[in-house]
This record gives sequence, structure tokens and C-alpha cells, in this order.
Amino acid sequence: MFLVGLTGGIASGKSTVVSILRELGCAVIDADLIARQVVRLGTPAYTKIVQHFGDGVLLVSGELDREKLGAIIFSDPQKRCVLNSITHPQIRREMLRQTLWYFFLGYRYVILDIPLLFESRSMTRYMKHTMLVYCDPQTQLERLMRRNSLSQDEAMKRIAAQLPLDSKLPLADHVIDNSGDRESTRRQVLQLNARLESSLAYLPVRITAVTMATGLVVFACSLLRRLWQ
Ligand SMILES: CC(C)(COP(=O)(O)OP(=O)(O)OC[C@H]1O[C@@H](n2cnc3c(N)ncnc32)[C@H](O)[C@@H]1O)[C@@H](O)C(=O)NCCC(=O)NCCS
Ligand SMILES: Nc1ncnc2c1ncn2[C@@H]1O[C@H](COP(=O)(O)OP(=O)(O)OP(=O)(O)O)[C@@H](O)[C@H]1O
Repeated sequence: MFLVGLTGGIASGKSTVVSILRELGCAVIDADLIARQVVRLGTPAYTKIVQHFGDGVLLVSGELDREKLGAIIFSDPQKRCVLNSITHPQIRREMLRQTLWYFFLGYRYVILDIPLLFESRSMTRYMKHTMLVYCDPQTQLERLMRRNSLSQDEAMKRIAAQLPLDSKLPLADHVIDNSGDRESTRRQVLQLNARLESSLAYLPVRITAVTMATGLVVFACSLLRRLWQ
């Protein structure tokens, strides 16, 4: 059983890759989705956010106005740190819970989609493999502006809130280049998934070897004890 960390930059194509992996039957946990769940109306994180940022970040329904909160935190690193310190512990806890659940269900590996995996560093030590969804900077900027209807300045601020994608390249074990069309991305995802599956083929052999080695040590110890007595 092992964990695979999937990461990228804002709008680099993580969700696009995740939907292909899910089609293939992989277990994927989405940190962005959990980040939405932990700040639902009335949750402890929601209460802390309102205490800190005021009710100006709420919609009339009482829910968080994500657009407003985004505009605040993506242009102020200190406020971003505050929001991270409120949400990240809750997100990690829920990710751990879901991971254990997938292993309980019998999945042999679980993919964790964590946008800030390389920024937070401490999480990478739990990953057997890391996978970067890359796209070239110009494509990233254009896709982000189009998807979120942002000006160039706003989009650049959001990109600047993360490590540049180019500096994440040497940190990743595997790279999926999503600068091209969706078909090219799909082919790369299929290839990578096949490699993950094949690394599992050796797992039963390794488990058997470890079991046999442990058995031999136990047997040798008991033999020595008898000879000694
Ligand atoms: C600021 C918020 C309200 C904006 O919400 P919105 O719906 O517009 O964006 P969404 O949540 O879909 O995030 C889109 C992308 O923005 C980037 N992003 C989000 N939060 C952060 C952050 N704190 N720092 C850097 N990049 C971030 C990620 O690449 C993410 O995939 C929201 O992103 C949030 O609550 N962020 C704090 C929690 C967090 O760090 N989430 C990232 C995953 S752990
Ligand atoms: N290969 C592609 N060709 C054209 N458009 C793409 C491609 N991949 C993704 N997109 C588009 O680019 C945008 C960003 O993609 P996606 O939502 O998958 O990125 P993301 O990394 O999950 O974003 P975020 O970090 O904001 O959650 C979306 O509008 C998506 O439809």
C-alpha cells in the first residue's frame, strides 16, 4: 500500500488529470474539494474565518463568498497565511481519514491531489511517488484567466501565490505535460498509471520475502535457545 502525491500549479490541469484517473478506477482524494467542505456554514473553520476576516466575506445566504475571500488572500501573503493556518489542519485530518478508508476498502494505492504539496514540503515524505501536472507558463496564465474570468493582473497574483511550476519540475518523480491537447494528456496518464500498477506487481513477492526472512530469524533464535539450555 502506498500514497501518490499529485500536484501542479493553479489551473495547470490537476482536475483534468484526476478525472481520467478516476475513470481508470483509481482512488483519488481531492484537497480542493475537502477545503470547500471544511469551511461550510457553521463549521469550526468557518467560524474562525468570519472572526478573522469579518462578515464582509459572506454571501447573503451566510455562506463564504469564495470570490471575495480569494481576492483578499491572493493579494496579501499574511492574510493567506492566516487562512492556511485555519484550513490546513482540518484538510489534513480529513485527507488522513479518507486515505484510511480507501485502504480499508482494499485499494493498494491512493492518489492525493494536493495543490500545495511542494510548498508545504512536510507532506512529501509520506508519498512513494510524486506526480506533477505541468503546463507552460503562458498556457497556465491564459487558461486561468479564461476559466475564472480574471484580468491578467489578478491571474498573475494567483500564480505568484505558489512556487513557479518550472521550479516544481525537479522536485517531482513523474511529470504529466498538460500544455498540449487533452488527448496527449490522456495518453500520458494511461502510461503513468500502467507504471504505478506494474510497481505493484512486485509487492506480493516483497511481502513473501519479508515474511520468510522473519520466519527464518524466529526459527534460528528458537534453535539457538534450545541448544543453549
Ligand atoms: C481562497 C479560496 C476561498 C478561493 O476559492 P476558489 O473557489 O476561488 O478556488 P479553489 O478553492 O477552487 O482553489 C483553486 C486553486 O487555487 C489555489 N489555491 C487555493 N488556496 C491557495 C492558497 N492558500 N495558496 C496558494 N494557492 C491556493 C490552488 O491551486 C487551488 O487548486 C479557497 O481556495 C481557499 O479556501 N483556500 C484555502 C485552502 C487551501 O489552501 N486550499 C488549497 C488546497 S489545500
Ligand atoms: N489539455 C487541455 N486543453 C485545453 N484546456 C484545458 C486542458 N487541460 C485543462 N484545460 C482547461 O484549463 C482549465 C484548468 O484546468 P483544471 O481545472 O483541470 O486545472 P486545475 O489544476 O485543477 O486548477 P485549480 O488549481 O484551479 O484547481 C480548465 O478550464 C480546463 O477545462
